[in-house]
Amino acid sequence: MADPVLSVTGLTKRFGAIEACSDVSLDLHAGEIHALIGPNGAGKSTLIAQIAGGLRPDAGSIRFLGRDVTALDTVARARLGLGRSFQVSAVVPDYSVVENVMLALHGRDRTAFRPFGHAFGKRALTEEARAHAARTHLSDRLNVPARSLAHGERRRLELAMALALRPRAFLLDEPMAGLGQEGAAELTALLSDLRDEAPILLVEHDMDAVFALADRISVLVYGRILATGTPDEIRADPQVRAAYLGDEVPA
Ligand SMILES: Nc1ncnc2c1ncn2[C@@H]1O[C@H](COP(=O)(O)OP(=O)(O)OP(=O)(O)O)[C@@H](O)[C@H]1O
Repeated sequence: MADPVLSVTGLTKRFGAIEACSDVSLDLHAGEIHALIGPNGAGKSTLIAQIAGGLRPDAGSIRFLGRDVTALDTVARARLGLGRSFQVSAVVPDYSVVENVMLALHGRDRTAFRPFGHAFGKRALTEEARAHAARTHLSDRLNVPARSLAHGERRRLELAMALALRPRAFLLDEPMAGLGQEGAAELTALLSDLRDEAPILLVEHDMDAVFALADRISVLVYGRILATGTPDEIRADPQVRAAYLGDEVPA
């Protein structure tokens, strides 16, 4: 099998007496969605924050595209293509959909964006922004200010902005949160298509979405990986059922 795009080895993080992340190892391969599930307080956010670079591990290492990135900060990791979406602060409410995506493109290539000049550069950038918006089914909302978007549309705008950075892997922390059934179904279909563009490490509480999307699932309990396997293997694992899933698993 080809080398993983992302691999985490022996990651450990303590907060005082709490070991929120204990010797965690997992990997993410090209073309896959690897879901990370577990009860509240299991350490999922702590793990994602260490992978994204916002939180420094006490022990362990993180490799991305064959390179040890453990010592790099969030910005340096994002530049290498580690894309984190659904950070609410990134969207400017008064900017339209297309302007917000252009803003993300600007972040990727600061020299390319000239808001009030350089018509040619701006046109190219607008075209690219439109393409990312189309990818997330927002073509009919291009000129709508972000503040007027429905919840699910805003989530898709955040995804378009993450796509603008040309990620080589996505870290998604609870993308379904707050979405109704219809919004969650639409986002599920979209994420399913995106895995071929960049593999996805997905933290999600919505078990319908997890079991519909994941190629592999890792279960985190008290900061430790209890099991990693295909949805069928996880569904059938008696330890997982006892510790977490119980009757929550979709048939
Ligand atoms: N900055 C912090 N300072 C102290 N303790 C923390 C900090 N961040 C997390 N913790 C603790 O670490 C443990 C893991 O928390 P974390 O938020 O990573 O879990 P989680 O699986 O993401 O939970 P949830 O599903 O509720 O988001 C918890 O016991 C939490 O209280």
